[in-house]
Amino acid sequence: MKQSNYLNIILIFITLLSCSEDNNITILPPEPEEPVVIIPEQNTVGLIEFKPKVYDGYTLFTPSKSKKTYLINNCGEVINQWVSNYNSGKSVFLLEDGSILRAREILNPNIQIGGIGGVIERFDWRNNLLWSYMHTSETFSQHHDAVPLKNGNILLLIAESITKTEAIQKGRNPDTMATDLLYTEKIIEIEPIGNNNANIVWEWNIWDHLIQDFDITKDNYGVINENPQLMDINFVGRSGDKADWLHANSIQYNEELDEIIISFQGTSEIMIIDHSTTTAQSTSHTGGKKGKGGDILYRWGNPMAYKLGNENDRTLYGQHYPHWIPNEYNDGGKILIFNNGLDRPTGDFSSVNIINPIKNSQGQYIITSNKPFDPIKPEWEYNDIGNFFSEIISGAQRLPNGNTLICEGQMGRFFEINDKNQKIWEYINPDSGTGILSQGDQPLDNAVFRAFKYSKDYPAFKNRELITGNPIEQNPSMTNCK
Ligand SMILES: O=[N+]([O-])c1ccc(OS(=O)(=O)O)cc1
Repeated sequence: MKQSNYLNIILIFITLLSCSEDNNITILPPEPEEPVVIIPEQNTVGLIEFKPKVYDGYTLFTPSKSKKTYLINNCGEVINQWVSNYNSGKSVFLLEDGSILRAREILNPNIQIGGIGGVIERFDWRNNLLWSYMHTSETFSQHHDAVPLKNGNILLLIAESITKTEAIQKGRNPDTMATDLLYTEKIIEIEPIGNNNANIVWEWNIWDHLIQDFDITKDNYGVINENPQLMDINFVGRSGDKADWLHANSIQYNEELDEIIISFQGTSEIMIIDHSTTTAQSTSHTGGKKGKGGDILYRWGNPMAYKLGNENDRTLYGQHYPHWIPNEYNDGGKILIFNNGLDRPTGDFSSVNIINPIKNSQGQYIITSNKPFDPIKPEWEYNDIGNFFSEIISGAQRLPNGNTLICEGQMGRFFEINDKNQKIWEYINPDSGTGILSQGDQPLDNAVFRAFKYSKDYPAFKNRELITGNPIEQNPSMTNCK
């Protein structure tokens, strides 16, 4: 051993001795080991993996081809379930009083889009139907999301048909219209009334915020890359000439900012708008706390949509569920996005991304002239190329302990990763289009739009006797999971 190594050892020894004399060393007790959960390797559905440090909570989901909604614990055992007479219309939320707000599917021959809903139902904890509201007609339908607000109101995502004449009047190129219809995307806020009614108390429509450089004779003719606050009606994205041009697939609300974030699959963009406007202001370009009426405050994912940048500047590929991470969590205040990877030029894989939009001291989103909205790239990404891909649906959620729950929707697979991006929990939905699968069956047709984990201290569980039921699948295998 070299002399310098001896010196180092002596130095460390002296430091240790002096520390212990000063009583500066705190010897922490070893963290209690979590029991190892043994799961049969041949499991094909239900609980697949459970390692230490999984976030302790209950996961809510409503399978796409099912009338049921489940709340399960980390062992895959049912804590509660609700049964509707109808298949899922995609979103479901557990409210603080223990009721669920669930969209249900009602097929509408006039509005044909994936993710159709049409009716919102609220069931109490014991599955009594408290309220049901139909929002579908020959010209519109609710779809995908129905988001509960703290004041009891609900935000609904609506597709509404626009005639070819109206679309041409807004400068749409008629050559990119395969049918006589185009759908606009609206958000309405409703105040539930009685057990089957509601007042519409606020409304926003992207139709009021369009621009085009195709037809100079129309009012909204303009320079697209100088007006990123407006949507180019001729940016057809992946829809080509289909009526479902924008295909919005989620809305989420931030109460502190009073802003809504929308995901458009058709154009691979997420957009933020102001919710503090009146409905009249939301149709205009002024008013509201941000002073911009219903214009787009921020957009990200595909700057080609506003003629800035090229395919290399694109970051989103048919994404879902952009939402603000709660302030008190790791990465709080930033935006988490499930980036499906639909049409990704570098191959078929999904990722989960975090971005942190740049704002000035007044809280306005900043854009440098002639540049797309920042950031250029996400600041965080999880992917698992070759093992993780869902073209459609899906979502991800940051959890209070820094873990992330990911729903790979088409596979009906939920998994949790820790802050080192290691998978520590995995579950596969056994409730499929062909019925409840048995342990050992190959999972098929078991898609889930979104999964959401609630903390055990969530008010819905307070003073409630929670009875742990069986796993969902038939012939469940034995595990030591508790
Ligand atoms: O086939 N579906 O059930 C389906 C298709 C598309 C879709 O839209 S998406 O944007 O949520 O993927 C939702 C559901």
